[in-house]
Amino acid sequence: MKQIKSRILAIENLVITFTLRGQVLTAIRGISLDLYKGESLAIVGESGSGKSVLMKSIMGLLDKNGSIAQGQIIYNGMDLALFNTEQQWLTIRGKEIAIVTQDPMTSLNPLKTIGKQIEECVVLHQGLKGKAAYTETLKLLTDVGIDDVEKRYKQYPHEFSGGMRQRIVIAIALACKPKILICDEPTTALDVTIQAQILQLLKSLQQKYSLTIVYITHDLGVVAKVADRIAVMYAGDILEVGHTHEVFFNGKHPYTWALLSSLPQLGLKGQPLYSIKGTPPNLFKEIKGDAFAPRNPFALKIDYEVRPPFFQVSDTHFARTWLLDPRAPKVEPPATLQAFFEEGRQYANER
Ligand SMILES: Nc1ncnc2c1ncn2[C@@H]1O[C@H](COP(=O)(O)OP(=O)(O)OP(=O)(O)O)[C@@H](O)[C@H]1O
Repeated sequence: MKQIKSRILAIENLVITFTLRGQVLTAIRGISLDLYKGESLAIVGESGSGKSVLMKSIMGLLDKNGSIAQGQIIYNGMDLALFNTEQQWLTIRGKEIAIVTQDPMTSLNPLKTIGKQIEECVVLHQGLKGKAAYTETLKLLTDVGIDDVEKRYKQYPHEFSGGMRQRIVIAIALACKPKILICDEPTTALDVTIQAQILQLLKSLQQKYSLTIVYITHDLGVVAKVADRIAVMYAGDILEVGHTHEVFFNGKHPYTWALLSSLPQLGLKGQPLYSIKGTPPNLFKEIKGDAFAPRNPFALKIDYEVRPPFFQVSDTHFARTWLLDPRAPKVEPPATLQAFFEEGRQYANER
């Protein structure tokens, strides 16, 4: 496992609200999260849990009706939460923190060759010109695994497959030499084989380009092989955070158990896939206690009343559930998960 180094970004008690037809929706409810230099962190959660809003807030891309109501986003000694001009954000966006989204077509200009699109970023962000910019563009294309680069340079986005287009978007992001790369569902639109190739590519580029990567996904299975740490999000809060093996094989929050149980890899043969019952809470209303309590078969009375603090499981593993309070009754994870956890522990011991 990689040694955890210094913090590159620190989110402190962040609250983000949106105003919609005179009503206020709280999308992020007091999140604190550190991002360490050189790591890959996956933020996992159901649709609507606030993953995208959280990432948009660190790039100054919140929708106009949204604002940071409270908290700090510390990067390079600055508090990004205080930024209020586009000029300020332009010093960060792309240059320091870049994003790769699910649909490469929305990030690419259909009317320009892909070579020109990458080269524009090389010129703008690396200050290279002419032959040097062209050579750098070809190098980026090679680095993202595209062959026959001189020919490919002159082609348009529609001449590439979905997976190849995603590689081009990654090349554009890298052309800006960012320190942090946010990958928002980068492989959701791709089939499984291509998905694995793109994740592998990101992993290799991470080393080569000294990147810190944040993966955003609703699918725990996708990030198991590439993330160093996992943060589990639910209804605008982080309920559990830890090293990937800690969350996978020693998860403590019942929501994490539910996410793990719904992984197809864990499905028992001949049985329907587990799905989490109920719906997430209404974010227009104040949430008392643990937001997951109404859907949590293991919820205690206090879960409905008081927001649980982060209980420490190890130096690197924390979970917001009253089940970890020393006074709580002992609750075991679901039986299917216990076997999975045991397998994981054995595997970790053998390594
Ligand atoms: N501009 C907006 N106005 C009002 N509500 C918004 C706005 N943008 C996001 N939200 C709300 O904020 C909450 C979090 O949304 P977000 O897009 O971050 O979820 P997500 O976890 O990224 O989901 P998905 O995986 O579907 O993208 C949702 O309830 C969403 O409806």
